[in-house]
Amino acid sequence: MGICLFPWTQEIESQLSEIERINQATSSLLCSSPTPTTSSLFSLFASIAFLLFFFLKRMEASEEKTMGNGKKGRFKRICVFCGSRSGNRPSFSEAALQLGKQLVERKIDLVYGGGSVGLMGLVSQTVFDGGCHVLGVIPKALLPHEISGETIGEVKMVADMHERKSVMARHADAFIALPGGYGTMEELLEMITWSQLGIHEKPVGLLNVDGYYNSLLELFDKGVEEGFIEDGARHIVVSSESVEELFLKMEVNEREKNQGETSNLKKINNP
Ligand SMILES: CC(C)=CCNc1ncnc2c1ncn2[C@@H]1O[C@H](COP(=O)(O)O)[C@@H](O)[C@H]1O
Repeated sequence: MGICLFPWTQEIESQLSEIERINQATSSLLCSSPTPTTSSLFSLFASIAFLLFFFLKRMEASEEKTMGNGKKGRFKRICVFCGSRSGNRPSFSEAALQLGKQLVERKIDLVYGGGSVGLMGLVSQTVFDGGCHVLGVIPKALLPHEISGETIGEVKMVADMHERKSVMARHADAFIALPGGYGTMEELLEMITWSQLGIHEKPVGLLNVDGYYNSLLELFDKGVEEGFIEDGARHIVVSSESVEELFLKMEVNEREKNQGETSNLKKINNP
């Protein structure tokens, strides 16, 4: 592993001179203190506190994965659910390509349902061509070429649709659904339900291309209104019409969760 020492050395040097400045300031402030011991003890504590603050900040920064292009992301591998067809609007395919490119830009690997049909093929090919890892999880019954097309990247064959979903969920640290049919909706809803039940705490994002999912989101609101969905649980899924904004929303959610804010899930489980 290569370590670049130069920027660190410079940074540490500047922190040390800052500590020295604090030492001098605290010593002069306390020169009228009862004993010199109190003054030096105070300055020692100030230095330790400063150092501690500096290292905590450093740890927080390194926790975020910094991309070559300066973008920061918290996700290493995202599971994408999307149509095995391309849909009627060109915007659906454009969104699938955009999502693939965004994953590559952010150096995020892909987990998906395997195969190259429809939007699934567009996302997976883009991510694969961009040099990120692609894991396709496909049930034995869907493996034949005439059903799912070419397989892309690493392929994991599973017994059935149930195993596929749990394998996909296990291998990803977030989920994004693009427009799709029953299969996509079922996968999306299952991940939302698993989050609600505390089976996972991974973010679930919905790419609402051209408002495709407006009526589904309205149905979720209706579920809250009619008392079938908890208010907090309504926010398990975050949605946006743009890929960039969706990533931002999911990252903010994740950061808040990691910073110890009570997640919606915890609010539901421990009201
Ligand atoms: C029999 C048939 C239509 C096969 C199409 N070929 C498929 N190959 C791989 N995964 C699929 C296929 N159809 C559905 N899926 C799964 O269901 C989702 C897409 O279903 P849909 O097109 O939205 O509803 C995908 O995320 C994928 O996990």
